[in-house]
Amino acid sequence: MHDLDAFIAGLPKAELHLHIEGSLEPEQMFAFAQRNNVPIPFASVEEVRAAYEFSNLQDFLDIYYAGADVLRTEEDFRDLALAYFERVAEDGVVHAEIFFDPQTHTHRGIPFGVVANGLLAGMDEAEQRLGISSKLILCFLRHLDEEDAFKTLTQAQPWLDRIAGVGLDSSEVGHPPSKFERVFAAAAAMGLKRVAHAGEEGPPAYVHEALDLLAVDRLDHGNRSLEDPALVARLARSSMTLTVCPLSNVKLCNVASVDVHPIDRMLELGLRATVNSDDPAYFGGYVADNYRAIARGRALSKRDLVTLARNSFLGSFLSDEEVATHLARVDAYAEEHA
Ligand SMILES: Nc1ncnc2[nH]cnc12
Ligand SMILES: [Zn+2]
Repeated sequence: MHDLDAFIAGLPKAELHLHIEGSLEPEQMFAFAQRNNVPIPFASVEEVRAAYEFSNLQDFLDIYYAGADVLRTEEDFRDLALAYFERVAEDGVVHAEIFFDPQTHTHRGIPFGVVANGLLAGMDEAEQRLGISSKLILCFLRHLDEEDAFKTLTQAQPWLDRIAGVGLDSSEVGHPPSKFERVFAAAAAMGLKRVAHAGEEGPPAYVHEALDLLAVDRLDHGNRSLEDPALVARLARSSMTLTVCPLSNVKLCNVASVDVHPIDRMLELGLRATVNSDDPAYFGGYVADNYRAIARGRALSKRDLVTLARNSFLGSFLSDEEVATHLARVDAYAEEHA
C-alpha cells in the first residue's frame, strides 16, 4: 500500500456525516430484496451500479429512496448498520455519528421502533465487537411538512435517551431551514443536539438560517458558505464544524472534480472542516476513500490530514473528556508516523 494510503487508513478518525440508508450496497439490496420478497427493478448488481449516475441531489434522492424499500425488518436495519461499522473499521473509524431518515420508512408502514431498535442493535454490537462507539441522529425530510416532522419527533419519544440529536436532509432548494424552526426549537427543549444540511445546493442564506433559526451545533456540507465572506468569518469565529463530503460533492455535480475541491481553502480560511462519506454505497467510497481522494486531488500534507482527523473529534458530540482521549491518540499516531 502507498505510504499515504496506509497513513490515512491507520489515522484514528470519527465519521460525522453518514446516512445509514446510503450505506446500502447493491449486493445487500439484492440480499434484502430476496429475503423479504421485495421486487427490485434491476437484474444485476452491475445494473444497479450503472444506474448511479447523477446530475444533481434530486437525481440521487429518487434512487436512494427507492433503494430503501428493501429494508423491512429489525434484522435488516441491524445488518445494515453492522455492515457499515465492519467496513469502516478498516478505515480507522473509531467513532461515528450516523443519520437515519425515519420518515422514509414510517411512510411505507415500517414502525419507527423497527428502524430504531434494529439500528441500535447494530450499533451496540459494533461497539462490543469492533470497539467503535456511535451516536444516532434523527433526520427530518425537508421536502415533507412541519406537521410530519412533529409527528416523527413524537414517535421518537420512547427512544430519546438513545438519540443524540436531530438533523435536516433531503431536497434542499425550496425547503429552507426556516420551515423547521419550531420543530428544532422543540427538539432543543428535549435536550437534543441540532445539525442541518445547508449550503450543499442551497444558497448562503440557508446557512444563515440554519445558524440563526435552528441554532445548529454543526453544519452538514456548508460548501456554499464560501460565496459569503462575512459568513465564512462568522463560521470560523464560532468554530462551527462543517461536515464536508468530497466524493458526494463530485458525484452530485456540486464540485467539478476532487482536483478543484475547496477542502484546503476551507482549512486555510480557519474553518473547522471534516471529511465524511455521506452515502458511500452511492458515491463511490467510504470515509478513508474520501480522505485519499482529496489528499491526492489537493496535494494535502500529512499535517492537513491530521487536522481533518482532529476536527472530526472536536466536532463530535462526545464528552470533552472523550474528545481529549481521542485527540491524544491522533497526536500520538501523527508523531509515530511523521
Ligand atoms: N447529500 C444529501 N443531501 C441531502 N439529503 C440527503 N440524504 C442522503 N444524502 C443526502
Ligand atoms: Zn448528507
